[in-house]
Amino acid sequence: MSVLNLQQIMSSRFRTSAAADAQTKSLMEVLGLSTKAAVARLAIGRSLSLGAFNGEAVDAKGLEIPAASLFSQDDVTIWVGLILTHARSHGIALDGMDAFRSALRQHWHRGAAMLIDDWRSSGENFDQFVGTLVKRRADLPDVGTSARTQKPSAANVTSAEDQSSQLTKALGEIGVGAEVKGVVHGPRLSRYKVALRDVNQLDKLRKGLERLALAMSLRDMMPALGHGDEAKTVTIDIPRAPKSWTTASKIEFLEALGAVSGAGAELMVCPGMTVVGDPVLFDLRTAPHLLVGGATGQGKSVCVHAILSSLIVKHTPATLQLALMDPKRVEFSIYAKSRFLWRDEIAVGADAARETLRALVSEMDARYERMSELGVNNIGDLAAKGVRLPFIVACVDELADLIMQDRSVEAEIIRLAQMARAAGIHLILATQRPDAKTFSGLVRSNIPARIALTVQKASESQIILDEGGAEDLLGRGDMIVKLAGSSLVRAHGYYLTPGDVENIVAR
Ligand SMILES: Nc1ncnc2c1ncn2[C@@H]1O[C@H](COP(=O)(O)OP(=O)(O)OP(=O)(O)O)[C@@H](O)[C@H]1O
Repeated sequence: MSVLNLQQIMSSRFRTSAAADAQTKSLMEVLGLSTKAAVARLAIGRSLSLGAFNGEAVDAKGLEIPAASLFSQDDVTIWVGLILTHARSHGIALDGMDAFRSALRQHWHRGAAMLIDDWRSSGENFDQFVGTLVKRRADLPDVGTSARTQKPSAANVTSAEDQSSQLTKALGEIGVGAEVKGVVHGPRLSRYKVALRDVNQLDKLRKGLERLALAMSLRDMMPALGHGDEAKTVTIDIPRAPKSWTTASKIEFLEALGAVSGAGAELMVCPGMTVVGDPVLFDLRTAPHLLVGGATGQGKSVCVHAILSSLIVKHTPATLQLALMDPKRVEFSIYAKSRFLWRDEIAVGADAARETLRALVSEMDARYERMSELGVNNIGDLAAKGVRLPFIVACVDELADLIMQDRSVEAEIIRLAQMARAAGIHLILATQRPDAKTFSGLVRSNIPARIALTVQKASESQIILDEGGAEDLLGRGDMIVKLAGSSLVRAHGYYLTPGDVENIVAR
């Protein structure tokens, strides 16, 4: 600690954000804590167990507190050590008092928002809240976790599995003048940064990708080309053999969701990680409806459970209800006793699914009526007028089955897809049989967000994504995420076991 010293820290004052200040006050009340410092320590501890900050701007308009109230002489060394270790582990430069104050402010801000989320997720039940904290070890910051020096999803790739030299050689063989400048090994693919000798090499490389795969003996695994972050650089993603893959599980999943908080995070879902291991997060409110398709056994169910779990983690039954429809009668039994179930039951079989879709349309109409009475356009504004309605996320597990059994449901689906968003109702439609007969153009054009797991043919990828690509995925939760207005994102799903989902659903 050459630039920071403990004396300086103990004689400083620390200021939190306006949001954290307000949250600290409510947490004092609901938890019965007598000082803001006690909440602050809990919040900082909660945040320390997570990864890097997400870049959100955090103001310094909240409470100011002297270090002597925040820490004691006995424990200041531990707290400072934990904050410094966290910063070092996540590439945050703490080179002076200003940087230290800012880091502490961000921890307090992030941790307070997360404690509020925890409180809501516990159904505002004190024992359950404390149980959750203890389970997460949030009240005892864990040096082992904070000191992690690589992303949980980073692969441990041996030098034999690093293909930099084969790539350099193969680029030469296909006549592309380029140099491999670096590599990031993600969960399943390695991303090579390649500097081209001149920009004309790009066309040659694009046209030569298949020959590159052949030169590197990649068999049917195609490399993918992307733009680099510097002039004349590109990235080439190359799949590795499955033995060096890493699978991210519930811990990383919860960590990724824990890092997003606040009003904007209400319907944030996190199905997987990018090629380089960063969480893929998107907001179902803006999506606003999602189609998930993939051949049987490729990870569609795991993906849907991760999406529903993302929502449950951030809500209480008062703020979220799940309308689950299971025409095949197999998928949603884990949720049977969940307090989040809309109308306390799963619609099993085609008849019940049709009834549920009709009931959802009626609910939507009733919500529209309420909005019009109060002169507002959406449930957010309705809440501002004191009428708080839960979001309803409606999920059909096998849409193709349902449509084949009863074509008439298409009308309800289209109506909901066109209008339900403002009423706080969102659709997730899953299928293992993406074909043009079951998914009319009208259904597809009203469901803008898509996730494709591995499919058998390019034509199926076309149905889900409106383009090919999903037929080349690697299976086991490998996916392509398409959101309106953004380019496609390759992702690898979090692997939640049935037991993990059961625990989350039992909240
Ligand atoms: N994200 C993942 N990471 C690693 N393995 C996964 C992942 N997702 C799924 N798998 C593997 O794939 C298997 C099948 O997954 P899942 O049950 O979700 O497939 P599915 O496409 O829903 O199949 P079906 O349509 O037959 O129900 C899982 O049991 C697991 O072994």
